[in-house]
Amino acid sequence: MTQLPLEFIEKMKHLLAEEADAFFDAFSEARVAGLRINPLKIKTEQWENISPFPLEKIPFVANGYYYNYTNTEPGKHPYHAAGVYYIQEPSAMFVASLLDAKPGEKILDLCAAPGGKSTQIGAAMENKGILISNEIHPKRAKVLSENIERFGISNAIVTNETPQRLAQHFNHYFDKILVDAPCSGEGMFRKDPEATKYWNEDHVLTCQRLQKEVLQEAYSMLKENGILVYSTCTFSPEENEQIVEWFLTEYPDMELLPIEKSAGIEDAIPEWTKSNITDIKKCARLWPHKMKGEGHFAAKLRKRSSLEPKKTKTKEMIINIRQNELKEFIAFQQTILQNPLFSNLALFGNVLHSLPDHCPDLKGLKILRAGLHLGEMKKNRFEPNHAFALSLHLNEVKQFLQLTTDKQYWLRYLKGETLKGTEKYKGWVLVTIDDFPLGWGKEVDAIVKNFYPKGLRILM
Ligand SMILES: C[S@@+](CC[C@H](N)C(=O)[O-])C[C@H]1O[C@@H](n2cnc3c(N)ncnc32)[C@H](O)[C@@H]1O
Repeated sequence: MTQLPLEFIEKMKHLLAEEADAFFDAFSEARVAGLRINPLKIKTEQWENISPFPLEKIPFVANGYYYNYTNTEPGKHPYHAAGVYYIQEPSAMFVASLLDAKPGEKILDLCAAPGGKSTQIGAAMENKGILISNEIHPKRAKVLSENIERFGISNAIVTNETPQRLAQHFNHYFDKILVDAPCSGEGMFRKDPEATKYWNEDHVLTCQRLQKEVLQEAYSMLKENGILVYSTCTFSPEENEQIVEWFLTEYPDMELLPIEKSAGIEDAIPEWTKSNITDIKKCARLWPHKMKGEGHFAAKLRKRSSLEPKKTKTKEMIINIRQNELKEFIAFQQTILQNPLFSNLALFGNVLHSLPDHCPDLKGLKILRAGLHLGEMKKNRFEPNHAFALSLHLNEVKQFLQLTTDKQYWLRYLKGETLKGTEKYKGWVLVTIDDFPLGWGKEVDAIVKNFYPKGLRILM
């Protein structure tokens, strides 16, 4: 059982009163594990027919399944490398679904790494519209960018910025914003007992200050009538009900929207606000002793429109590219793809991207990924990027090498080894696992050279 900090135990006993025993009992039960399938690559019916693991549907989120982590390791299956699913704690899936992301919207995920919620939002957007996925810490931003790539998302811009700098760039710009705030992480104590070591009451208050700062910036980036979802994975009222209370007081044009609750998800608690705000009930509390998931909190808010509507000052990116600069890419497309697929092509140095429609001007921002990274223009040839492979579907491609899960041969590819060629094609081939793209290979003399990125390869 997780050893909980004494101060935390006392605090929760006081807050939960007669419910406290059930709450603490949940810490001696096993954590729950989940995976969420990627609708850009597979539909639920097909997944339920081919899933390599026994699964149980998560009742409160489309595409989500519980799996048994004691006897299955979905993270090691090649479908994971192919972006067929994302391993994510079930309660966390509930939060992103509240945003109800739609194709064509402009959405910001402000605290996005490692990318659980961004991949969920991106998939729901069906690669249409603009998703800015931001992470303040450079190393975490890199992991976020890799997860966006693995999921085959082509309309995301991954930034590594502070909320303050982002807000200078995107004034009143977004239709929807997710603030999955840095928090004291009490809801993760069962899943990650290490987290208990960093906990103390001062840390809770430090997080509260940080959450206010982040929300202030989010507010300025949200359009009128825009939706903001705020969430944490902690229990403390200071970071949940009281943050929403502060936000509503500070910004009277923000209003709470009701969150539909089922499967043991509960209302938030008005008594835990300073002025007993009944409306707080609209927010959601996910308690590990009441539902099958870890601890979370979520609030959904809308910015009302004003008499003088505010307009964004964010400009669109101007793309200048000459057809003759694309010669090698066009030749590559003709050889490999059934039909040309990409628009809004942009060259940054020798790196070719396909940007989302109406891409905002990104000048001055730290960008890790801008739309779909197609590849590099080298001397007299085009070299496709891994992201390009993962964005494709088998029926869009002319040259491929199909690997299957029934033979362990696929492991050679993920280890970076050469493969036996198709003897049908010359040059670039899309390597797939049971029809899902895994990456690129290059066939020469019946041998396929491996282009699976070095940093992703399995070492033993
Ligand atoms: C709860 S995690 C986000 C999890 C992510 N949304 C997901 O679903 O995978 C909070 C993130 O906020 C970031 N963060 C820390 N300090 C921050 C700050 N001052 N402003 C914005 N984000 C911050 C952390 O690095 C962390 O990645």
